[in-house]
Amino acid sequence: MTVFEKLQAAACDCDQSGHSMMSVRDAVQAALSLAAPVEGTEVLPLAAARGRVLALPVTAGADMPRFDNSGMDGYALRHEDLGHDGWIPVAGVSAAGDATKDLPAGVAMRIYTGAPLPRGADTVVMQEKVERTGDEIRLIAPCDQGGNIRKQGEDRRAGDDLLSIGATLDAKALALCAGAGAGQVTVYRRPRIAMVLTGDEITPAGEPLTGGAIWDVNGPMLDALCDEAGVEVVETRYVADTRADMASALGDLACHVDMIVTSGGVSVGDRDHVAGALHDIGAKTVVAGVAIKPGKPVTVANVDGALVLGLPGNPVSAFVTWHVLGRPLAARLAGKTGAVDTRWHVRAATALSHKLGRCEYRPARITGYDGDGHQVIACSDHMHSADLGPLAGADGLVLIPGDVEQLRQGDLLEFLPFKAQS
Ligand SMILES: Nc1nc2c(c(=O)[nH]1)N[C@H]1C(S)=C(S)[C@@H](COP(=O)(O)OP(=O)(O)OC[C@H]3O[C@@H](n4cnc5c(N)ncnc54)[C@H](O)[C@@H]3O)O[C@H]1N2
Ligand code: MOO
Repeated sequence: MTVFEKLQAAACDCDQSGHSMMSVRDAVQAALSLAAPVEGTEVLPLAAARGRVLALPVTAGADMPRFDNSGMDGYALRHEDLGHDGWIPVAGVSAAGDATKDLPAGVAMRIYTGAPLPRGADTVVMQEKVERTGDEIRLIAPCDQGGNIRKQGEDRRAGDDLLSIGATLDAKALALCAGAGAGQVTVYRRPRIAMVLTGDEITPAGEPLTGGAIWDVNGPMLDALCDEAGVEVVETRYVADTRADMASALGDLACHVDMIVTSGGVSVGDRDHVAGALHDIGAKTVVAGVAIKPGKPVTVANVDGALVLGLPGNPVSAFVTWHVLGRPLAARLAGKTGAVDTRWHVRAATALSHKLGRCEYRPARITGYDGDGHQVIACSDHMHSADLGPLAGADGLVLIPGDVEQLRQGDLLEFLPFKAQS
């Protein structure tokens, strides 16, 4: 059985719950409709630009390579001189960094990898293909005319587009910038995030716990997820479980940041104040309850130009909803144009059961490959969104549509990797 959505779609569209919850796909669309790249750019040297997003394209400043050069250590010569059967005198050296020299008629020039091809030469012979005695060489293996030369501009021409607006400056993008001579780049400023953690029971990890207190898991977890997504947490606030405190924190922070990420208090209990606080400060809420498991009460709103992403308090719910909604929002704010919800098909290592209703995103580990080259994934058969154990060793989330009750070993499923692909 194949249990997957079409991969071109952004997320699961099913909702078997019978409740008034939005489908995941509608929620992603509604959330993204609120987000645009931040205004404001800065010019950074390459060394400081890693992970940033281009706000201006990078074009080749010169031909790449800039001049004809040797691809090997060997001898530069005119191929026709090889026809004269026998020894060719060696005169001069072209080393990397030298200016282009002239090759006198009838001789070969010693040349090193990356060195300018002397004017007049049309071939480089690898040194392994010649015998050298004193200042003469003789060919001992066949050699093609034009061999071992990297032609000027064969990689890219001056003015060619190398990287577009929205490209993330990862190692390969930085290599292109450097190769093109772009010592500095214009990037979007990093989106500014405020973190709001609610729950009177929450205590920083490591501090002594009294009564029903628990350690704060979501703070460190969301800090790391924001960093991975290229957004900057500029402020973290622990807010008491009152509506007034939550409203005051949200209203205040909205003026300073691009997105507020809250943890906890989005559900329906008397101590859950995110929805009420958003109402009190006049926020426009576009997502309030999604047919997703875990993470059903996840909320998205905006107020005074700032996005608000209300994540559920259960850590795995917060983790999953960050990947489904938070990461695409962060990417949009950061100006990224690359895919942030890339998914592919994987096979279930074992049979899995699933409660009909919400579309489930379950942490899963890639264990290997099947005979067709599909990755095989393993995950727990049952999960609770408060249990952190299944996150250990997980590589991504496997997606079980809401209308599927039973999966067999070997069924094809969609897989959303934790590491965004570029
Ligand atoms: N009557 C109903 N109750 C609940 C429903 C529902 O539909 N009806 N939904 C459940 C679902 S699903 C979820 S998910 C949770 C989400 O609740 P909240 O977002 O309001 O979160 P809290 O109640 O504040 O906390 C839930 C749970 O998570 C723990 N928590 C909170 N913050 C942290 C943190 N920073 N680090 C570690 N753990 C944290 C908190 O102590 C609670 O145990 O609501 C269900 N209830
Ligand atoms: O959706 Mo909640 O996240 O089941 O615990």
